Amino acid sequence: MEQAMRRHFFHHSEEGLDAEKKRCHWCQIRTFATHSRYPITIVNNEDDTMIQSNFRFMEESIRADDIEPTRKEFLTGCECKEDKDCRYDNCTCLQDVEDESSDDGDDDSDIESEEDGSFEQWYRKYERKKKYAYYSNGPKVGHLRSKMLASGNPIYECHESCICSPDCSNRVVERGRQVPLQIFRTGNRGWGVRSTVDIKKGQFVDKYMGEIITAEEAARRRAQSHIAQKKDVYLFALDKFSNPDSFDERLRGPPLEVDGEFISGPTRFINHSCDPNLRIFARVGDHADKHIHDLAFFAVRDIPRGEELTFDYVGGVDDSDMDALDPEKQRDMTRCLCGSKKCRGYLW
Ligand SMILES: C[S@@+](CC[C@H](N)C(=O)[O-])C[C@H]1O[C@@H](n2cnc3c(N)ncnc32)[C@H](O)[C@@H]1O
Repeated sequence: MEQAMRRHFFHHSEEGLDAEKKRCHWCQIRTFATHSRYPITIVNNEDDTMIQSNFRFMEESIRADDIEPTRKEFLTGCECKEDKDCRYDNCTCLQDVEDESSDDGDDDSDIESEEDGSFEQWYRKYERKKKYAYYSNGPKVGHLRSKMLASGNPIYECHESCICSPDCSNRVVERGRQVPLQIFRTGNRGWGVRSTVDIKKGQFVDKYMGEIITAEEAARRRAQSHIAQKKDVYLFALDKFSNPDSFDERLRGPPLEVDGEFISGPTRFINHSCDPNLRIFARVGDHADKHIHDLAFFAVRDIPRGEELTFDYVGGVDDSDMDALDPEKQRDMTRCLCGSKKCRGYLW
């Protein structure tokens, strides 16, 4: 690690090392648009292990060649002329929000403060339901509402086809990661991830990135995988909107999957905890792209800088909880080393 780091810092400004620089993880993360403000760093104070050389850091997911982009004529955005209108149910980006009452009494008093004039005030307060996922005022602005955090419901954001401005407050994930992350060597679970700044409950951390592939390709990769741990640990199905009755044929079939094993961002190194501090949400921009929704990590509680970031790989209880009670099955199961008081004992 030391040697590779030296090579990067002392030689990678030289000409003619293109092939070597392409494989260098520090060179890869240096190309991120966010590098100067929210850098990714890699540290290993445990041993000499390096991140595997066939891994490549990417800032965004990439689509496999056989996944067609959505045709332009199907893309639609909202027509809210004023950004503040993108919080209410007349913003078409919010038309599919599941919970009608996301105006949940949390301290978010923009209705009162936005406008004077009695009719306008009455209209805002009683006729329009606030539907979007984030707080819009006060110290929690841009953080996911507590009700949303608990629900796990998908997040619908404004996006590039919308008329609202890039400053619209319904564009949190779209704006990208705004915390510096550090990939560090843990004592017993390989690499892990932490932030070098405090993170607040409800704050967006980053997306899970990887290669977006078809279900058939994912099945082929599972079958061919030789890694000791499950290949599934790197594969996320984009199935939040899968529905056999959907009018969109892309949502009727088996979902696309994201493979982050060899191409991904820093979140691919986040370990599991049975008492996690992050939760993963489906985030949709254009409604025509539901089949290719983002996977966005948000903090479920305040996280002090330096605390390892974790999420629950199996989303709480699953079949392995029952298997863990069976000594026969325990032999084939992977022990969980999260160390939390709520540890269920096994990963799967
Ligand atoms: C997505 S990777 C996370 C990054 C990984 N630690 C690394 O070094 O690349 C998942 C793998 O990390 C390890 N891991 C993650 N959480 C763990 C936990 N709570 N207990 C034991 N191993 C864990 C397991 O080997 C698992 O297959």
